[in-house]
Amino acid sequence: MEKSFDSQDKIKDAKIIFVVGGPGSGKGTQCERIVAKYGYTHLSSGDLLRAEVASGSDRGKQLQAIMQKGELVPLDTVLDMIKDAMIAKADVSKGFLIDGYPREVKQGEEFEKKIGKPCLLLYVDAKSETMVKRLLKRGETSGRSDDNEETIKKRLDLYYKATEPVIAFYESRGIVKKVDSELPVDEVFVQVSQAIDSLK
Ligand SMILES: Nc1ccn([C@@H]2O[C@H](COP(=O)(O)OP(=O)(O)OP(=O)(O)O)[C@@H](O)[C@H]2O)c(=O)n1
Ligand SMILES: Nc1nc2c(ncn2[C@@H]2O[C@H](COP(=O)(O)OP(=O)(O)O)[C@@H](O)[C@H]2O)c(=O)[nH]1
Ligand SMILES: [Mg+2]
Repeated sequence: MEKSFDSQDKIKDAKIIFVVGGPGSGKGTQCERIVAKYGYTHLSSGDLLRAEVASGSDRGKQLQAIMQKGELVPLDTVLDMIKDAMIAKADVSKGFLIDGYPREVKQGEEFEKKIGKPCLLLYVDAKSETMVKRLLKRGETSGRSDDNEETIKKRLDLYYKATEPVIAFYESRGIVKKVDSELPVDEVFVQVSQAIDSLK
């Protein structure tokens, strides 16, 4: 008990950035650039889940079935994974990029209760046709079982239904910065850099 309080303490004051956008909008691509320029720690909730699937564990098998359908895995599962990953990096991290989370308002609320408040929500915006095109292209090489036409459609629907309200929720708090991910990667990153530089 004592120990878990200690480790939680380590991330209490961490700089936290939520990176939110539709599937294939370019979140991972921009996060890679941010890591290179600012040295933040990138935690993709999807990557953490895929690592669990790759481990072949029973839990991984359950996750795989959910992700294959484009549905959301139980909130606590993802949140615990993110929290453990943050604690593991707390001593060396200048800040955390939480990519692909929160997927719904409730996930944001739980994150704040258990971990802390974000100082910025980076909203990576692209048109749905653009996202579909990018995901189909990525699917040619990604090996991701959810990068297929049917699952992409479900992921997009769920994004508009569950995740867009997350953006509105944080708009009201004044911490949303939207970047236009229709532009070439370098130009998107100029906007991303401005958003990060404006943090104190
Ligand atoms: N917080 C999260 C993150 C991911 N997932 C599950 O993991 C899948 C893949 O997530 P992710 O890698 O974040 O996918 P996308 O946002 O669609 O795009 P990406 O690489 O493509 O970021 C989701 O469809 C969902 O089933 C989830 O349930 N909850
Ligand atoms: N043209 C263009 N392609 C991009 C851009 N950002 C990402 N992509 C491509 O779109 C696909 C999805 O990007 P990714 O970063 O994985 O998106 P995520 O699903 O939001 O994490 C990848 O194949 C990228 O190479 C961009 O700004 N412009
Ligand atoms: Mg990604």
